[in-house]
Amino acid sequence: MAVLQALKARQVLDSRGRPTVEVDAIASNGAVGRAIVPSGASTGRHEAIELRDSGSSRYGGLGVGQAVENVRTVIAPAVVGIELDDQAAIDAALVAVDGTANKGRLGANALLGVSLAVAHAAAAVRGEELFVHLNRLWKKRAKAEQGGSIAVEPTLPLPMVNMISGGLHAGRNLDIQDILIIPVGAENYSHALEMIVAMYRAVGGVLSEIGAESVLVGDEGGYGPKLRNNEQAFEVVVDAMVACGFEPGRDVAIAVDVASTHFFDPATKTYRLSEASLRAFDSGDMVDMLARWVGRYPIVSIEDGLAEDDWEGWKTLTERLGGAVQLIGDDLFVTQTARLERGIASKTANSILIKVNQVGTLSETLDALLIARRHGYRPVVSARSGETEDATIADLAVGTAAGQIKIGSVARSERLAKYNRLLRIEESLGPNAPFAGRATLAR
Ligand SMILES: C=C(OP(=O)(O)O)C(=O)O
Ligand SMILES: [Mg+2]
Repeated sequence: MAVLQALKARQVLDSRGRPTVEVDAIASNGAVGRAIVPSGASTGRHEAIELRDSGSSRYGGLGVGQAVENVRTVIAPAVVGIELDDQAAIDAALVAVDGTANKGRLGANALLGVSLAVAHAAAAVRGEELFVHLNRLWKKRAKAEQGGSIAVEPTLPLPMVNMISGGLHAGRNLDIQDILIIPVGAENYSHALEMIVAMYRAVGGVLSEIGAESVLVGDEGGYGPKLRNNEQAFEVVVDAMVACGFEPGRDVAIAVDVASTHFFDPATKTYRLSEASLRAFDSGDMVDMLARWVGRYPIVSIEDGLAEDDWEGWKTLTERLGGAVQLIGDDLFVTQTARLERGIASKTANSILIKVNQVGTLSETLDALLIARRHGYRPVVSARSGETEDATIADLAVGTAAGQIKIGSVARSERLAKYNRLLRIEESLGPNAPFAGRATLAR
């Protein structure tokens, strides 16, 4: 097998027009793998540290930022010469050369760019699709599990898709960050995508009927309308289902990313919602509100219903709703095994959002996926609000048979790069391409 011969790093722009890191990994046989690192806006406090540059050029735009410099001068000498197929050895060297618990010395973005570019290069050396290579890495780990209980064959994920945006992604027009749909009735991935496109148009239609249509599109491509309150957003989405001829709950269900860390006030331990009557909710009030929403609307999944360090509140939430609803920890778990293990031990949440740049290497991402699967926590592979044309997460979701993916809406090209990549993967897997479908949500 080829070894890693050289790394190139540069700044390119993300979907918010900010510089991010792109890395090329060059193999000893000349093959090249490339990855671009995404970036969040509603980041969790416990995420690995990103060394983000505002840009080192005259206009504050592109240049050689700290992360790029670190790839060139510190990281490259530590990993060049290692077998490209040995992702674990490369990632261990990355973790070691950084030497900190939160990757703050060299930057999780610098490390991740290298880690993912290496996976791309290894696939290129073999002449394989990336998802096939990632599936080999996944199988190596998952097959060691007792009884072969973990899904190992490449499987297209069920998408969870942003329709209406609020929170930090759309000028705080709503408290909730995302109202999403899951096309649970889809027969296969391309059918799911058709349903999503129909729903996106229909939500736009309902918004214009009620005079709330907005030219503003949130960072992940959801509509960003001014609405009366959070509940009106659910009503708009349910009306759109009906307009499409979908049965709410049976064909299309609702998911929510409350992203509540971002309206939690740690000093008073209260959730500061914008509606005057709801201000200063404690955890119990939040759980009551979420339970009420679940009772009224076809909600099957709630992400970050409570804040990143409100473990007590999360426990109550899980006891109340965990039997019926997928409860995803994003800011809570930040794709880190230590926090996930704490959640598993205390029966907190039942699902984990998987964001590669929250942890900083591919191997640690696979660790989080494996621990989640071992304990019945459903993984949802996710993009960030700052994205690029890089579609690695599409291959990751398929290669690890994760079951679900969250990318954003179908109205922005950095999102479509992933949806379209999944269409090509579906084609390459043939007419009966395995698709996670509704079963991935079964409780
Ligand atoms: C994708 C998300 O947003 P960000 O990338 O801003 O953290 C999220 O909160 O799930
Ligand atoms: Mg989130």
